[in-house]
Amino acid sequence: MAEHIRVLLTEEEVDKRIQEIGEQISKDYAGKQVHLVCVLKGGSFFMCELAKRITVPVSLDFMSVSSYGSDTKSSGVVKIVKDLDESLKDKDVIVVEDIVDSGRTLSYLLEMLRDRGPASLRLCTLLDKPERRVIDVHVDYTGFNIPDEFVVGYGLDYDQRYRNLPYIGVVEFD
Ligand SMILES: O=P(O)(O)OC[C@H]1O[C@H](OP(=O)(O)OP(=O)(O)O)[C@H](O)[C@@H]1O
Ligand SMILES: Nc1nc2[nH]cnc2c(=O)[nH]1
Repeated sequence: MAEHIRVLLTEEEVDKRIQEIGEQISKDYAGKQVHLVCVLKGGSFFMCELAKRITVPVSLDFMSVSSYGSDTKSSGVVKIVKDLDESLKDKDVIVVEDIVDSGRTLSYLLEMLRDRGPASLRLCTLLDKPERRVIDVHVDYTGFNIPDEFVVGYGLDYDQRYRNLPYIGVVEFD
């Protein structure tokens, strides 16, 4: 089956919104250093663009998680595939994600990271699908609320492809 991508958010719209979030974070963390935690792989494109637009001192770390077990979608338990290199103790941490969908991954992850003693812990996501929420997650910075469609681009994949698209699109089959 042939597939094509329908553009949902253009590169210009995404860039503009990331600039706005960068400015907001810079204001909110004035006089502090922010420690960005990127959740791989999807969050990496967004985090790089966001970090460039933050004007207070920034440090970065990366982690990779995957859902446990065979019924990955329902367990809500995540396994750490690659842990952070640095401690979060007393740091002002912002977890950077590409998308919050059911909320399972982030609710579990945030609870786990909170136990590591950060001075503060916030969540920043490029995309949010509020209609899909199963577990409540407080999102501090949201790029866009989007409808319940499977999106790709800006780090988001379909079978590991399309992460490199500089815009957000929906995969459609002809
Ligand atoms: O709210 P949820 O329903 O838990 O879904 C959100 C999670 O799904 C995506 O990751 P994915 O497992 O696709 O990994 P990837 O970033 O490596 O592609 C996304 O980056 C979140 O971590
Ligand atoms: N690529 C992709 N991954 C997701 N994970 C949760 N929702 C989505 C989505 O819409 N697209």
